[in-house]
Amino acid sequence: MKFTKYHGLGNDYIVIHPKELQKELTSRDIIQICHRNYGVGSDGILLGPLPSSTCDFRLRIFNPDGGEAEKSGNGLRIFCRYLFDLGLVKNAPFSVETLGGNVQGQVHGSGEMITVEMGRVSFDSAKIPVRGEQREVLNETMVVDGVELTYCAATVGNPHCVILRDEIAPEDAKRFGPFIETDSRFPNRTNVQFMKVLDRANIQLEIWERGAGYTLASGSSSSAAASVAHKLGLCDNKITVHMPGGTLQITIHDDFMITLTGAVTPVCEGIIYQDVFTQELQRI
Ligand SMILES: N[C@@H](CCC[C@H](N)C(=O)O)C(=O)O
Repeated sequence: MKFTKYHGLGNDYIVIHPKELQKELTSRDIIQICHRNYGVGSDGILLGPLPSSTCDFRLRIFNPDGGEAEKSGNGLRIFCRYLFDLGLVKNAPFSVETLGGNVQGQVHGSGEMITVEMGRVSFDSAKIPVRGEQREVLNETMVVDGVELTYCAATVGNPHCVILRDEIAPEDAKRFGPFIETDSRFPNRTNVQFMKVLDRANIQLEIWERGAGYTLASGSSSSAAASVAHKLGLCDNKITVHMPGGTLQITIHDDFMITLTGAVTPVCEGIIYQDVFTQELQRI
């Protein structure tokens, strides 16, 4: 099976063209391909371009745990670059259908920078979803591993839980992320961001991704966290998001419509051998 690999700020994805598949990818196949020792290794798989009745293209996004994600900011930016590299799009905007809604992508210049109109961020508990009475989930508290944390929740098609702190480190995401991801408040589980507000135009994030674990960057996380910072009145509407893997530019428009811009880098292409799928299932 042929694949192409890209990364967006160290958030790496394997792109598989549907024509490469003789049968549906199973969760087991996805776990094996994404495994960093027993497979190719990646933060997820992008399956497309698939036919769409509402958009120019359709994309399916899979997490390394074998689950399917509704949306991915870096995944979408990488998919835009993949379409550009295949010659299927040029510099004009085009539309992509995802499980988390339709988005618009645009490739700039010769492909180094990609913009995605991510759709609208909502803080509504019913949409995210977060259990309990319907409300905007802002500045609530939870006790995790013995520590009280203040959080806001948001959706940009996929669920996010943003924790505001004066100082953040990778250890915060790695220690608290697994507990928050699977907390019973979040029936669909959640992505988790630890956010430090640097000034009115800059935030810093450490990220624990649902179904993937600690990652160096995330586009939907950046969209959600920047929206929380703006909603709380801590930042203006143009925000640079600093992550261990690099920076993304977020613009928050009226009604919390989000534009996301950043770099994508092609890594390699190759062939996945059948042996990857027939070996014992790797869960470590
Ligand atoms: N890396 C992504 C997010 C991928 C999906 C996420 N793990 C989920 O399950 O929602 C991004 O850049 O947004």
